[in-house]
Amino acid sequence: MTAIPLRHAVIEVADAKISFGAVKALDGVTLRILPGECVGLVGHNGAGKSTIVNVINGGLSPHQGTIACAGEPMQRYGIAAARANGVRCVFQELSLCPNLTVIENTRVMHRTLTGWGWRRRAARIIGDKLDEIFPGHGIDPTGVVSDLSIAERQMVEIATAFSQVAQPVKLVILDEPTSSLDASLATQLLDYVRRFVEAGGSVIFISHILGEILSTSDRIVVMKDGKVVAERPAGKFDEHSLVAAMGSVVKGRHQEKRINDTAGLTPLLSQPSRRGKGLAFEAFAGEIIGLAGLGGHGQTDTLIDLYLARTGSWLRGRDAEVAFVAGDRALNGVFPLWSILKNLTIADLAGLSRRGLVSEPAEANLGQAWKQRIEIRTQDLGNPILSLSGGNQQKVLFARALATPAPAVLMDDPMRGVDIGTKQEVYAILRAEADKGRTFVWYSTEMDEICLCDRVYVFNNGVIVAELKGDSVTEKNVLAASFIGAAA
Ligand SMILES: Nc1ncnc2c1ncn2[C@@H]1O[C@H](COP(=O)(O)OP(=O)(O)OP(=O)(O)O)[C@@H](O)[C@H]1O
Repeated sequence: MTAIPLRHAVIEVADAKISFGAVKALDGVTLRILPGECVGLVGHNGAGKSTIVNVINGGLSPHQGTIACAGEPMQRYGIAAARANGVRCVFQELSLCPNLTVIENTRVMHRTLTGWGWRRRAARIIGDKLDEIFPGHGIDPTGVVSDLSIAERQMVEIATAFSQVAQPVKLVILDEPTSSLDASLATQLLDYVRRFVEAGGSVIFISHILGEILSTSDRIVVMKDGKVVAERPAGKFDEHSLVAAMGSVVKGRHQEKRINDTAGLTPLLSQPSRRGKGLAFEAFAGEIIGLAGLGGHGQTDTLIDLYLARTGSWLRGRDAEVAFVAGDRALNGVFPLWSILKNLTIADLAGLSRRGLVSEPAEANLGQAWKQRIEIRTQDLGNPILSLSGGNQQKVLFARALATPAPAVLMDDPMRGVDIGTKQEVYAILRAEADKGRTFVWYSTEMDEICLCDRVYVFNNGVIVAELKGDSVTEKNVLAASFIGAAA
């Protein structure tokens, strides 16, 4: 009888516990990652996914528990030990230095890239990896990172993590890697993940998009309130059982769309066709308008133009304003030194003021109401915003916009990192608010969300190439218009 060789786990964390004050972020988590497997990690916002990832990445030391790499117990484990053992991480909050070029950022990640000709070597390493993962990406490695779109930055970060310089890359942790990528870039990444895993590499894949978790993972681990509550081969889960294991309920996706008769009405927001080409943009009261198409084709620019066209409208009173939910949370969304409450209420100080002073009780009431309405997971709204998990920070940005009386809300891919239970709550809030007459203009990289909209403008190369209404808002029609430039 031939002995079956024992496969050591690339990394094994046993019974890890971490608390932040009264919050048990990890409450005895055991996770074992084998070579050649992609492990999907799912759970509600604040379940502890980023915390266990930070333990594996060496950024956080568990207060209790053990870590072993390739079967060897690690006495002292930190960032250097994790890298030496081939662990790489792509963080939810992108970590590139914005003032440096792509090449220089590659050098920051790979310290051994030194000596004569390091720029040339770095350019080749990052360029080759970008070509391998995202063929046709169009990113210039000599460009400065701050000039890249959020999707391009995410692509660079991913390519850097998979690129190999000194030590072999054994385990790559991808925390919400597709959150800023459109459908075609996400497919390229997921295909690459499968190729990497089939070649013997390991991946921990965190996502709130359950379809991609189910299609890409070999095994799925479900976390809830700092614990692992379910763990099975991916084939033994479907979307319903996965959501149930996370502690939520799948609600019907179908929402009544409204086809408004807008003939003779004045649009609330409008914009002529861009650069004199394509269709003009119009949004009427009570509509949910989707902006679709491949990422970076003019959707965010349109939102910004619509926003700027209304600035100064406070002169006409609060009810004329527009609210904006920023897409790049870290760059344009949170005030990092402020509390959760101040971040939530900043957009409606006029509504909370009595005789020129902000009323603290009114501010606290507003905060409590939204905390409950979209389940912001914190013990105290006075805590710093950065003490919240990524998805919970995103909920605060949502609440900030919805808590204003602005008749129009512009949303730049606002559901990044938000868990499925909350998304469903937010979809219902959007529909209820639209029924009351509010207008939403919603850029989303998720097709399911585009399909919830009443009317959709599809973008291609910076201009609107198609308008879809009501039942013609389908994935097939949106894709056809995105790629061919004309609605099916
Ligand atoms: N630095 C910190 N200070 C205080 N609390 C923290 C800190 N980091 C995380 N927490 C808390 O630990 C818990 C777990 O957070 P974690 O970021 O691991 O969740 P997550 O599952 O990654 O959520 P998400 O899906 O929103 O990213 C949350 O309740 C969070 O508020």
